[in-house]
Amino acid sequence: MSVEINSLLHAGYSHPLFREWQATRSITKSALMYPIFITDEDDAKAEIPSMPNQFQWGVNRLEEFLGPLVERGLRSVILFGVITDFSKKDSRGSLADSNECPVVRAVKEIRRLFPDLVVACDVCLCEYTSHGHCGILYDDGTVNNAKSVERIAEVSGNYALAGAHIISPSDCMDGRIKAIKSKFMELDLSHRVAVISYSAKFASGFFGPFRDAAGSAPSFGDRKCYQLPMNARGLARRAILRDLREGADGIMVKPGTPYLDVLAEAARLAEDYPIATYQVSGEFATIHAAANAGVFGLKQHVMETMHGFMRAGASLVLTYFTPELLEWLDN
Ligand SMILES: NCc1[nH]cc(CCC(=O)O)c1CC(=O)O
Ligand SMILES: [Zn+2]
Ligand SMILES: [Zn+2]
Repeated sequence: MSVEINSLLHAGYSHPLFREWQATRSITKSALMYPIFITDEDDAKAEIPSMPNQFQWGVNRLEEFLGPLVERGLRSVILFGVITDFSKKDSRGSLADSNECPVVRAVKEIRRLFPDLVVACDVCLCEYTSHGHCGILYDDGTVNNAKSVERIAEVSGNYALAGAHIISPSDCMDGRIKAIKSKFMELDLSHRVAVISYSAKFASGFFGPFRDAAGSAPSFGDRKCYQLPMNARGLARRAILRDLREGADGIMVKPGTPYLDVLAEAARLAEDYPIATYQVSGEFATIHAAANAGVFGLKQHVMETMHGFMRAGASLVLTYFTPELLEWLDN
């Protein structure tokens, strides 16, 4: 018996061009944001053992590093600081926004070198605190939310003054979006600095390689009392709605692939906002390891994850595969 006319799907994707038309959202170069590590050793290009092809870059090497990528169509980066001299870290992360901070110096340098490149700053204290936690702590080791938020807003203001276009707080404290927006009002920056909030950030095992790269692992305990429990779709929804109410300009879900349901939920809850997702260090390292073990081809697999993000509703993807994607998108 022949197939019913209403059952015919194949013709609609029988040509490569027809297949491209099936995408509700295409992957474009504008949708990529490249996370980069800026070290306090100005002339360094230091390997990160757990992250193939990723390096900690000194401020003096940024032209050589980013020039070819900008040439290829890189539109945005997000900066993380690396402090190799642990003796400079203290309980309130004083270094985070001092003029010595590699991120503060890199923002200025990147804005000068590449005026068209959008610069986002991750804001968190864990790269700069002696205890490695993302906020300021009480003596008993629990988080002092009020003090933390005040400090996060202060650091955000200083990154914005240094020239950041986007502030992305990843500390997960309660009420930080409102505090950051208020700080921008006070500094008369609210018209030109956007806040993309790490709203649904889960306490994830996939951050391991990043903590090596940034030297930001907590010296005791874990982040389970501020990052979201991995089973918590409801808390993720509440955090997203909360950040929207507090004035976020965009929402992020992190990690990426294990939380595609949350990403799709974010796209529904915040349908009028840009939605970002972060394909984090552990996802990156896992994909490399599997590709090296012959499980799959790297390009095929990375593209599949990217299409997953786009399908789920992402407008923006933070990924360490950005350099490869810029090349692949040319072919
Ligand atoms: N708060 C710091 C921060 N900002 C981004 C990441 C993870 C990024 C990645 O794994 O690529 C982390 C790690 C953490 O929260 O422990
Ligand atoms: Zn942190
Ligand atoms: Zn962070």
